[in-house]
Amino acid sequence: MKLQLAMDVLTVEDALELSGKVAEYVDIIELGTPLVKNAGLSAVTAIKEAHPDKIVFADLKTMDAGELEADIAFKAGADLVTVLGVADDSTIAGAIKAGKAHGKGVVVDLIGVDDKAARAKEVTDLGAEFVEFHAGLDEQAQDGYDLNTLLTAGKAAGVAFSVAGGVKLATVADVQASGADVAVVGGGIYSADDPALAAKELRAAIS
Ligand SMILES: O=C([C@H](O)CO)[C@H](O)[C@H](O)COP(=O)(O)O
Repeated sequence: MKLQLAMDVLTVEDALELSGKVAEYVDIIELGTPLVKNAGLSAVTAIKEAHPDKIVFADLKTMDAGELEADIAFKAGADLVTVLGVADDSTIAGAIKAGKAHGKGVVVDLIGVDDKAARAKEVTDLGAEFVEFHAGLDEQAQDGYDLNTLLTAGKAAGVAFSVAGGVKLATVADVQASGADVAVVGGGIYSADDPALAAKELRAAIS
């Protein structure tokens, strides 16, 4: 299982500092949506230049203009971009078309999708690299949030998937046991007292 660092910081400087500490322990470096919105796609270029050996993931959460948004992110250096699963099929197909043109991939984020397993199959058939079973920061803050709901849905979907939703050291082994291809960790790394140690421990907990 791959480990993905989600950088929900706001500046290129902070992203470079964080990724510099953590990169050796992760496979994928994600620029979170707030970072892309705040700093722009030049942040993607800066991270790819700093970490050319890593998969750079731009969490665009595209909802429209799939081909155009994906194209500009791939040109900026992204290896993977996200499109929302609630978007129209044509938006997802457009992003995938751009991905094929650049030799890069599209991840479909299932945040807000009711029947995640069914949509996961549909977008995989469209050509998504993998789907993300995702509970966002706002959903995680609600009473009764349970990561296991995502893990159960991911396991049932029968497609390549990642899991994002407050994954941490205590739960990363459960993510792997669910059959996930990628565990996404944001706050579990960037909010730790020692992000490098947190990432190292997460890496050691999975295979
Ligand atoms: O995608 C995310 C969120 O929508 C804000 O951009 C997070 O990066 C993702 O949820 C992973 O972060 P944690 O939940 O803090 O692990």
